[in-house]
Amino acid sequence: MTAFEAFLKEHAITEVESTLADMTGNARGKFYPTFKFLAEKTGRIPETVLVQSVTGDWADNHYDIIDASDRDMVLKPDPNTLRMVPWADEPTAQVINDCYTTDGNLHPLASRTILRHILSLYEKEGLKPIIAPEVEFYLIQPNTDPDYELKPAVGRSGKRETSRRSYSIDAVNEFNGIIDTLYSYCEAQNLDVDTLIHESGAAQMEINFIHGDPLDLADQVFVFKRTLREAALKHGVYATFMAKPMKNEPGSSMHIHQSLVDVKTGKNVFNDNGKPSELFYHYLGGLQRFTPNAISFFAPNVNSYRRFSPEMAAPINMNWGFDNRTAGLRIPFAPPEATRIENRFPGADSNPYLAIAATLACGYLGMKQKIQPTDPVKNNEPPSDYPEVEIARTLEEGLRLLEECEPLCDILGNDFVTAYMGVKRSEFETFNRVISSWEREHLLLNV
Ligand SMILES: NC(=O)CC[C@H](N)C(=O)O
Repeated sequence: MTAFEAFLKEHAITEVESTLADMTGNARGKFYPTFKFLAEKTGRIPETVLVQSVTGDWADNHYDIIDASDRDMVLKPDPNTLRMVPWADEPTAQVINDCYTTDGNLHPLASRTILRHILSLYEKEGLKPIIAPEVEFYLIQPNTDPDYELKPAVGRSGKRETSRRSYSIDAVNEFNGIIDTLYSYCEAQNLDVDTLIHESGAAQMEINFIHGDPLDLADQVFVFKRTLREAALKHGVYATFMAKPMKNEPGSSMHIHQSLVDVKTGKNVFNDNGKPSELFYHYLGGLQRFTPNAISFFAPNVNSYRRFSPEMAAPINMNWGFDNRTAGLRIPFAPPEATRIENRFPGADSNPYLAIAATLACGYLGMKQKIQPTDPVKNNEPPSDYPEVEIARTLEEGLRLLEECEPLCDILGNDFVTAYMGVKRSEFETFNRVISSWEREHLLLNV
């Protein structure tokens, strides 16, 4: 009996949610009765899914974006990702799939494929990236009217929270029902969540993950997002990872801490006898050079670009610095063996597979091209030759910067980048056709 079958038998599972992330990072897939898994000894279910499972539904249904023939794709469950679904009524399991083409190759458009590919490049160098994501989110009052502004959820006291309660214990306890449910769901799924804090927005919190393998952590963030939404819903509240859900509150990020270890020695190669190594500087140089081109993976929605604001601790330029949160690339205070870089650009709305793949790709290019970073920012003073704003201000601009960057398109896969840009551009075009209340208010009687 495979470990897979043993798990299903042990928990008397009646149903399996067989999932994969689409380009937005949302779960797609199929529900299976358990017998289908038990009958298949190899764990490979010859079930097929449509291309929307990996792209998501692009806004205007441009079938020409991908492949007009809409060929079958084969799901292959990864047994390492087998977990319970703690919010289900019946004993239900979930498993994450790799997606293959019918000729047996990893599907070039699937998010997990992209991350696997970048990790394989490091493997060839004898290196293994270690990452730790920090995910911010808001608890929001349920509201299904899109014309009505979102409002922070109201906690136990019934008082509307005011913002700027960073690290407040009582502010978290306002929602202790949701938090208790969240932790018990995380435990049931073996998610390595670490600390939770209240952030500076009203009903905004952040959860940290214990550092580890990038693919495993991308899977965990993918699972966590569903988990939090379910825990909140159980208590009649919405949870959102939108990058900027409310005008006057800070946005939500997914900062990614990253370092590299030598596979043979297990040592952090960013540390050279207590000082940052040459490789560290090259990796950092790559992040500094290529992050503007990769921004559409860190800010994948039209809304994401509203988050970037220095007053709200979200970076707008490519400074880096030691223990300095005004810089987009921060080197946290840590013992030498834990030397790492925190990329502060990704929003909480990023697809974790793609954001992690993109940040590792930028570092990899820096390493291969031996790129030197600029001098670090000191005391909030950027080097004098620094432009004030250096990242794209809109999704359209971010996509153009991606398209123009040959090394990044090559390393992520040209077919994937073309499909990603097609999907995202179609979203941008749809957004562009929306006439906002701001336009009605400011233009109706004046223009
Ligand atoms: N904890 C923090 O550094 C705040 C980050 C901020 N919320 C952002 O969107 O980037």
